[in-house]
Amino acid sequence: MRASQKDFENAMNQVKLLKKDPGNEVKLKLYALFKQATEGPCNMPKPGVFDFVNKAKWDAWNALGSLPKETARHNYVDLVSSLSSSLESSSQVEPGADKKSTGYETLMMTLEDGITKIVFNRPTKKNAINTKMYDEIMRALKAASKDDSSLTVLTGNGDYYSSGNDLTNFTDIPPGGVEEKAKNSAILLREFVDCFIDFPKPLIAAVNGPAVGISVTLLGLFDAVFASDRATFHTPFSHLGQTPEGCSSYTFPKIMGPAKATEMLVFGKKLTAREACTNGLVTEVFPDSTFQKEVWTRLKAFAKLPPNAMRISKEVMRNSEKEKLHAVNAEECSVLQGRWLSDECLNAVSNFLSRKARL
Ligand SMILES: CCCCC/C=C/CC(=O)SCCNC(=O)CCNC(=O)[C@H](O)C(C)(C)COP(=O)(O)OP(=O)(O)OC[C@H]1O[C@@H](n2cnc3c(N)ncnc32)[C@H](O)[C@@H]1OP(=O)(O)O
Repeated sequence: MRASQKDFENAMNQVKLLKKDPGNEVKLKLYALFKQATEGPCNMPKPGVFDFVNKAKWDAWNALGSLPKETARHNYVDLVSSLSSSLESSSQVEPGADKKSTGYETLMMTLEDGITKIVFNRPTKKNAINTKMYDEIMRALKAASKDDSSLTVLTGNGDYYSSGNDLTNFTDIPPGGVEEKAKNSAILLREFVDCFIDFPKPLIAAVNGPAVGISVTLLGLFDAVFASDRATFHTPFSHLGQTPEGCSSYTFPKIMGPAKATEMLVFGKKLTAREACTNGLVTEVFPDSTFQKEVWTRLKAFAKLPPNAMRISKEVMRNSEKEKLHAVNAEECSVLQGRWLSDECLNAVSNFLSRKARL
């Protein structure tokens, strides 16, 4: 499936919020893709040669020929998404932002009102985490740990929070073959999860939509998790021939008890936001229609609390667990390194890639 109608509507809203003019060439491209996506191929009469503006628009639209509406919609969403990161869309930003970071391909990052916000920004891929995104999240967290903010928030752009590990990560095989790939992936995963274990400030997830795989397991390392009632929480590890990561083999039984943790991590039970809240994984659930407003009101109030007191309180709570969490992370990565070479895992990934299986 290509970009959904919701992705398209989000993209239309984002365009209105672009703070910098993307230039005529890009605007024409956006116009043409929009018309093609909503009306199909251009069948309007060609404007006269002196009607420069309308002729340029007509030319751009007409140049798309018989491009299917769906493809145009998808390309429109992709184009807006790339503009949002390079031209700093304000759609994810509350008024009065005092600092925005560019230089991320897969994320948007802003600092305002004492809050650093890191937004997963691959909406057409349901915010699946590719290798670039793992690297960028680590870089963003390191920057956030040192900036002026008192808390850090992770959220997703579009209809998903994140669909977890990008399964195409498994297709980029180095010269050393699949064994080397599995080894490198285990090293990357360990370093990635370590960043969450060691993050020094309050870390909050605003789960705006469905969450899958590693985007769910990591929540056990967050200090608060706010969820839209549209969000779901799914860890289909056995279905994928894989095993838990993100320290969830330790945090989930602790948070929700071993029976519920087994339902999720071993049998792949998908939880609604309310079930996740009842089981202690989610702090509070909000109606989707008021999610952003209510969550940001709450976060802004938290950000006014004395930052050092919050940081030290987190440190006191986390310190007694840190050594254990690092050991669990190392063990989970080592087990996964083996699983990634198993037929169970390779078949599951190849089924996804050949579109035989979606969750
Ligand atoms: C360094 C390595 C570390 C490894 C750490 C391990 C982590 C474990 C995990 O995270 S396990 C979880 C892995 N995730 C999944 O199995 C989810 C796979 N995705 C799906 O099943 C579906 O895409 C969906 C249910 C999330 C959404 O379904 P829907 O029908 O609404 O949308 P599409 O399937 O059409 O998706 C739109 C496009 O996005 C691509 N995509 C979505 N998720 C992923 C993904 N996880 N990996 C790769 N690509 C993904 C999908 O292929 C579509 O792309 P296209 O438009 O180009 O076809």
